[in-house]
Amino acid sequence: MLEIDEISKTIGTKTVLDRITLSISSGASLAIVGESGSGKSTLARIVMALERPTSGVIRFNGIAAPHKKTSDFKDWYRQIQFVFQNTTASLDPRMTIAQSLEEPLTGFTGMGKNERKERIAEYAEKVGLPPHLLAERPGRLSGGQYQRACIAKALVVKPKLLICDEIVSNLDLLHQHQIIELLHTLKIEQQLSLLFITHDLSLLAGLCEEIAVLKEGQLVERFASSAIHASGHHPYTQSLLNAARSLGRRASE
Ligand SMILES: Nc1ncnc2c1ncn2[C@@H]1O[C@H](COP(=O)(O)OP(=O)(O)OP(=O)(O)O)[C@@H](O)[C@H]1O
Repeated sequence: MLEIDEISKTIGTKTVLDRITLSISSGASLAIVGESGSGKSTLARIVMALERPTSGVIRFNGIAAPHKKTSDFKDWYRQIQFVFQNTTASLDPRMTIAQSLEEPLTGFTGMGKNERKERIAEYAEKVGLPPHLLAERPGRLSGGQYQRACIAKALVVKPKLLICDEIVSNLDLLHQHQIIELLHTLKIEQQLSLLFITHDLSLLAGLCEEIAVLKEGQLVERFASSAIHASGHHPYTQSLLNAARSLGRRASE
């Protein structure tokens, strides 16, 4: 479904991504893991067609990512949606949550007013956002509720692929767990594919079938998540696994 084909990105003299090749088949999910600065967000922006690669091609169901200025970027965004880290910049502070959720429906679909209203209520419920919050502005929401609203905004247009870039990094452990559980449920219910980006390997249990590890713009290794505890990983992957284990230990103490 998604092909990331030999993607490179150079910014100034720095090679931020170096010939990355990855793929996700329909209904499957891939995690991209790496330390800060390894190029994860740059790759996500390229997949979302928000940024052009220096070389290489992104294809979705065989169609190459559009240039942002062409009209077919609307089709791209109907199929590929994204949620970013909770920076409180994802939702317009002047709009109510309902208005924010309506925006992609107005922009990317030909749905009428009533149909849009129904779809908004349906997705607020799916993500566990109490209906009365739809009339509120984002400033009134807790961190967890804010991320639920962002997920609802991404999913109202029923995309096939959801890109999540560090979406639980700013949440406490309980809310991290709840959002991961929610993604897991939505993934099964909506037959949604996920591209889940994180620096924290401990978040991935059961969520993604495969894990790709990036280090300084290079793909270090890719493995089935069922092999996460196997021996023989690349030393960099092993150091990320050790960090995740010691974080897990501290959280359970
Ligand atoms: N617009 C830009 N100008 C200059 N350097 C950039 C730009 N965008 C990204 N970089 C550099 O590219 C590298 C990869 O950045 P990127 O944000 O993709 O990494 P990341 O793995 O997502 O990190 P983080 O987890 O901190 O977001 C970093 O060294 C960053 O400084």
